[in-house]
Amino acid sequence: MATAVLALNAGSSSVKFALFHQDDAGQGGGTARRIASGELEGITTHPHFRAVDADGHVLVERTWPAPDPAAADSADGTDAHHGPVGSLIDWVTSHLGDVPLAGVGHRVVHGGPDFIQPVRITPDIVTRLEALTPFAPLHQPASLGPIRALATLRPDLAQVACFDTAFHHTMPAVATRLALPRAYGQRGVRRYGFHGLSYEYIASCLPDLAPRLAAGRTVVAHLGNGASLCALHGGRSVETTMGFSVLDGLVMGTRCGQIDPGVILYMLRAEGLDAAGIEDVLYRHSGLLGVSDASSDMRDLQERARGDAQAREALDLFAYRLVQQVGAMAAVLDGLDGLVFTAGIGEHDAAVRATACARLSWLGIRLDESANAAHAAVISTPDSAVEVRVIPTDEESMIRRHVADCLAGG
Ligand SMILES: Nc1ncnc2c1ncn2[C@@H]1O[C@H](COP(=O)(O)OP(=O)(O)O)[C@@H](O)[C@H]1O
Ligand SMILES: CC(=O)OP(=O)(O)O
Ligand SMILES: [Mg+2]
Repeated sequence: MATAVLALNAGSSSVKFALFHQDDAGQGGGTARRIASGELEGITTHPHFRAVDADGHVLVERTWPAPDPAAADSADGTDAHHGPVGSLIDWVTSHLGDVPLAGVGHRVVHGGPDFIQPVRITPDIVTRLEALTPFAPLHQPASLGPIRALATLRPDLAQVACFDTAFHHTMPAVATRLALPRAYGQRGVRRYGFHGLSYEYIASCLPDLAPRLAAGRTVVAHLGNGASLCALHGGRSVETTMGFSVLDGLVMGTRCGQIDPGVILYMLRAEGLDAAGIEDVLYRHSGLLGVSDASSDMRDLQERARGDAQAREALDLFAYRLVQQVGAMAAVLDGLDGLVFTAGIGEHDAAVRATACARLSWLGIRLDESANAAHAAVISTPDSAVEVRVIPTDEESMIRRHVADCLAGG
């Protein structure tokens, strides 16, 4: 019997979603087709809901007035009955026709040391996920809001948490350690890695698309607003650039990436910033936005870079750190067979890919300029020692598969 699954991918101020119809779902997920997808944006400022069908035709578009900051639950959009999340569920329910909704899957950014695979959500699981909020102070509450709203609205509905950290549980112990006193590690202060649903999706595509990369040493560059790299060996994560938090590694839209912890001590001591102030600088005002002093958006910066030296400096730093850290991943892998670009920048920005590949030619990368400009699936030349690919990521499909597996008892 056909059933539907809703996948929710909550960010700090938006919820992306996809609605699937699936047949014969069981272990392995069966076959599925995406019937609608969209986004609920500006939840805390000016909520805007838009959904399109599989061909990109707009199915619904709606806006709400700015929420009242005094009303705690409506301010984060999770007021179950009246907020935007409630309206998203109403719309999904009305759009289902006769197909029953089998379950809802959520991207949950942090699974801590214990959640190494998707899990059916119960009140006890929600309590355990809440306890991980100090590890991901901006992302974890964003995932928990829709989970709580749905539990109130539709207590009958199966909900499954799918963790961004889980895919990295195959990293060797040495890659998870921080060189801090041992007691910190025992309290969960270690490297986890994120964007795992995206990497798991890409790894699942490789056996069909590129068997040599599936079996070999591949670096995947997930370059979106948040950005990270993952080193895959035989399709399993062995290293990644994000660590304890989503701040580490590459330069991001508004996050700093790798930083000397001495800077944080300086902010505390010399500038008198408190934890909230430092969090604001590192998560919301750094990265491309901080360096350019203009924009966190790659497209916007490419436009500005012609006449704006600060925008160029932000792009240069983004590329510099990208090249530096692909090199670090290749060192961990003892060489490189494949490089895959994905997410907003990775999939669409030929200039970023060209700059990175040119500076990585020492690894044997040869870029096919016209294939790159055309955003082709393979953008390296036939004689390139490293096969370079562009693969669109699909975290929502990965969530759908996990829901099907989980509900089938996997
Ligand atoms: N055609 C494009 N050229 C360059 N950058 C793009 C293009 N399309 C999207 N981007 C960039 O992708 C980034 C957002 O990536 P995305 O994966 O959508 O982010 P999120 O982390 O929110 O899912 C932005 O910096 C945006 O400018
Ligand atoms: C983990 C992370 O950084 O997520 P996003 O890219 O959605 O911000
Ligand atoms: Mg994303």
